[in-house]
Amino acid sequence: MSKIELKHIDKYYGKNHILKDVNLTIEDGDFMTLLGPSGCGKTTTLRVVSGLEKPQNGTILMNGKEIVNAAEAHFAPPSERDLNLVFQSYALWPHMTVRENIAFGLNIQKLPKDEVDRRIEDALARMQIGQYVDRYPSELSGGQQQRVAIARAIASEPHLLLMDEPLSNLDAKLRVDMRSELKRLHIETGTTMIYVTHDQVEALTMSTKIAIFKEGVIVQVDHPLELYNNPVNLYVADFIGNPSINFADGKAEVGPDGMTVTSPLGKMVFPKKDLTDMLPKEKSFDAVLGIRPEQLSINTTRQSPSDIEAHIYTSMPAGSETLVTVKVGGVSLVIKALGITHYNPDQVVYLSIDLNKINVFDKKSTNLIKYSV
Ligand SMILES: Nc1ncnc2c1ncn2[C@@H]1O[C@H](COP(=O)(O)OP(=O)(O)OP(=O)(O)O)[C@@H](O)[C@H]1O
Repeated sequence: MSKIELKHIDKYYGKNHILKDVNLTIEDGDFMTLLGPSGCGKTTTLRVVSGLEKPQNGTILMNGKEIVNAAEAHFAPPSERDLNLVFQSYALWPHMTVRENIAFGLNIQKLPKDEVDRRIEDALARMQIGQYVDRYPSELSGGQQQRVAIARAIASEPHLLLMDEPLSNLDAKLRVDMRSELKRLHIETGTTMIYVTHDQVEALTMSTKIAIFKEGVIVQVDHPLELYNNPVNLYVADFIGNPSINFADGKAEVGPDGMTVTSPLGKMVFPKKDLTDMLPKEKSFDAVLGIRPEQLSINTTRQSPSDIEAHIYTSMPAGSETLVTVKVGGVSLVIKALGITHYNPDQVVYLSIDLNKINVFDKKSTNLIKYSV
């Protein structure tokens, strides 16, 4: 069992304020991914949890026990924090074979030989590296070494596993395989995971929860789908999703029954029950529509009076789907259409939008003001 609570963590490197009042609870059994662009403080957070860095402010609890209390200068050494770490750099022992590297920690724990062998075979199979078992790290590629490092960590069956971009050196296919292995491992073992990546697909596909960072601040912590459907602000909306969400500027008017947004896409009415409590006080303000590429559908003939007339800009078939870019007024929209569809440049098409699904943001505060339902 492993529950981690970070409370009011500040970390400075010299004068640079790297982590700014970080509060985060990782429940027992969570697969918590720390996600954000390069330099936003993800690795630093992991290093603070592992004990490799000391924060200047805040406390960290592990299963209710204080392992960090900066005010009292209490920092439990890494060895007393029941966890295992996998870094982007693999830190394998160069003079040991793959098998010896994986066995090393298990032998220190004085586990029976049968148990050591079972765990090594299981880790080798999961990471698909059985054929390299007698090689030395110098005889392996970067991606193979990375998988040995993961195998070594999972063989020790830790309660808490911290991983920093562990799949960064793998090719696209292997990455997908390893994601599914790690997800399966998490489900089977219930190990609490804290996982650092800047790859949003990795985060969305594997995690039970995602914490989105921006410049040392946690902006949103949520389940992956909730983050995708209802990002708390424009930053999260733009960061999550591939292809990116479409934005269109408009003017909002709030009345007793709801909100009307007028934009180049026409007039849209949203019922009061779908509005968040982040509405600005003014009755009329600048708003931004947030429309995911799959929330738009495209037809060559008008299907309903509310359809929006648009012109094809480009159409990019990619096998299972076609990404179509259209122009409406001055707005450019990307649409994800299933299958192969062909359109001619400048062809007139008609768009329909599921108004229940789309988001609306307040342009000034950038906050979400209309939920996707
Ligand atoms: N030892 C250090 N001394 C000084 N500054 C540091 C140190 N380690 C990290 N930083 C700075 O702290 C900030 C956060 O770094 P961190 O490694 O936590 O980011 P990250 O979100 O993990 O980024 P990436 O995805 O690029 O690994 C960066 O601006 C970085 O330059």
